[in-house]
Amino acid sequence: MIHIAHLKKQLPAGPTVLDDISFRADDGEFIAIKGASGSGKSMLLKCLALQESWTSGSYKVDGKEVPTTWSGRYRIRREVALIEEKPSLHPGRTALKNVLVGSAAQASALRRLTGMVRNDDYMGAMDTLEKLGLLDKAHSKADKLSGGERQRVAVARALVHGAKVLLADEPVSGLDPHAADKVLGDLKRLCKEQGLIVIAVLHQGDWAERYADRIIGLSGGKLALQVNGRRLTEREKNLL
Ligand SMILES: Nc1ncnc2c1ncn2[C@@H]1O[C@H](COP(=O)(O)OP(=O)(O)OP(=O)(O)O)[C@@H](O)[C@H]1O
Repeated sequence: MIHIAHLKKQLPAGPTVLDDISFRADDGEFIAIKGASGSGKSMLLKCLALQESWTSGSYKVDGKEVPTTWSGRYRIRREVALIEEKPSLHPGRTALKNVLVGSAAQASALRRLTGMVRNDDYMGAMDTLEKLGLLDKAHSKADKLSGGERQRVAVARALVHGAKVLLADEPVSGLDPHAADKVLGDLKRLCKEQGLIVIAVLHQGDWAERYADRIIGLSGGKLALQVNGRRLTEREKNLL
């Protein structure tokens, strides 16, 4: 479970880009974030992923305030994974190797340098790729994968390295509707089967309405909307 209360982010230059944001996400919940360009969606995900600091407010994971120590934050960074719109995969490595070796935030320096893997890690990675329908792509180089497959490899990589919370920034932008359905369908299924928390920026189209348990709307860095996942009314859409 994650819980943020009165989160505020003020940039050094002065503007406040997140202002008094409070919400909680329970295990197994899929939350969509909507909001116009510049409303603070990406900044919110970066704060949750500890890639940006916040000026004030509280952020708790499983009931405990996020630690300020480096080692405590390292653990949270493994548990709370940010998957970017265009995930950075090593282009010359296979999908399997990308999953196994992990990203800079997830893998040890030795593993990143040597690419060393253990047999049980290999089995775990293949199992996760299978869950994401990517078994036949395990040995394909990352630069030969489609946008949707790359997204799913990034999800597999986060899960193999211990993520319990997946933060996805525009995971389906640029994907055709079929690929987008596959990515969001997989995220939703994993969320329910494994009790993961998924928080995805899904501003375009009706993806949020179709997949989310809850929709959070931002406007000008403030919480403008918080409703259960359903078709938004015209009045609600106008708040964003
Ligand atoms: N490093 C930064 N320096 C200055 N301003 C920033 C920085 N990062 C974000 N901002 C500003 O903070 C605000 C929120 O940015 P953010 O990227 O979170 O918006 P967003 O809702 O994700 O937009 P989009 O949908 O266009 O990606 C914007 O006004 C942006 O210009």
